[in-house]
Amino acid sequence: MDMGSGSSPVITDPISISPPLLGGLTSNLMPFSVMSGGCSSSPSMSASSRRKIEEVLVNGLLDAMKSSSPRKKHNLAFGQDNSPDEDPAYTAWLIVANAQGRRIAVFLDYDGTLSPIVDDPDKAFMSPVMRAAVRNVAKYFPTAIVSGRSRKKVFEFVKLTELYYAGSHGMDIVTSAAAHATEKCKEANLFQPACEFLPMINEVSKCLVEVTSSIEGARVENNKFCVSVHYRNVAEKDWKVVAGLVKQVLEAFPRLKVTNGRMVLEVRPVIDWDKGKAVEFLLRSLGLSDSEDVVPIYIGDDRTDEDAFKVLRERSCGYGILVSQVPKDTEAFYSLRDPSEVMGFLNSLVRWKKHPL
Ligand SMILES: O=P(O)(O)OC[C@H]1O[C@H](O[C@H]2O[C@H](CO)[C@@H](O)[C@H](O)[C@H]2O)[C@H](O)[C@@H](O)[C@@H]1O
Repeated sequence: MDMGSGSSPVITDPISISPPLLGGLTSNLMPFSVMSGGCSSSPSMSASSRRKIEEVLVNGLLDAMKSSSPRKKHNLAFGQDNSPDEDPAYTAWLIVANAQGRRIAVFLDYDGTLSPIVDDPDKAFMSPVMRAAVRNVAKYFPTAIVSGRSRKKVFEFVKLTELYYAGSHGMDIVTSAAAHATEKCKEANLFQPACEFLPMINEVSKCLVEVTSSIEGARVENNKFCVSVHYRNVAEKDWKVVAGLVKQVLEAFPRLKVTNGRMVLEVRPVIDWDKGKAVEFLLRSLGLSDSEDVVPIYIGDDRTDEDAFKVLRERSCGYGILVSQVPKDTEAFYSLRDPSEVMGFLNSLVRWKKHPL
């Protein structure tokens, strides 16, 4: 497979939430002991300095958790080229019309885009009509799923062998449709830039399960090359405790970082790789990188999808489409309100392709 130049991820700044995650957690912030086995860490500064820094850092993570949604206005997807009242069919028509014969490639996030957000991550099922819409889109356009879930798990939800899949926020990519259906993917079709982190991810996942086990509603999901710590079902008064525990566990794993999604803290390797890089990689691998000839569309609802929107914006080719009920700070070009509008958009894309005006 052509991995192209610059496709290898390099270690980068581990800090993705400001202020940075450093230091331990003081006992007044954390009523649980996490000091067991490989999950412990040792202090390296004076107790009072540590306390001050720790308070700020945990609060920083907590702020990020609280501000999961909505974000501040900057590039509002609503009100630029479309309004919240705009018809998904019209957006699809605009894109097909502007494509002027160029090939369209479709990239789809999963949770919150193809399936509604639900309390139980194991029950985020895709409806049969949505599946039919995605299957139909894939008949006319190269189509890929780019998800924070493990590739295996997202395939279990989507169940379509005609798509390409990038799991673990793009850290697990299969570039041969159908090959991902089994775990016997040929190496030639597989790109896993965080491969060396697998043992570390399993270890941190175990630690996170252990330390959060006493917090009602907390849930840890191992997504193979990253780990999600869900707090959707945790009482808000305990969010600070969750933030503190995650921060403390990560002290022992300086090569991992944490980002914040929709009521979820996502722990992942410190490599220069994200959904945007995954989209670029897929475009190259699938022979779709000629921006004169290809119009990529990326649809997603979460912060991690912003990396993909940004790539399309910077390439000045294609369209990011944010799925959101409310105006948000985004790099996307258009917006849709929810998965049902995503489905309307996908169906319209096919309709306009088959029957151009
Ligand atoms: O990139 P995505 O496919 O959007 O994955 C991001 C996270 O999605 C899932 O969590 C989200 O959806 C859950 C089910 O609706 C919801 O309960 C949770 O609050 C959301 O954050 C998935 O479970 C996570 O592992 C992914 O990181």
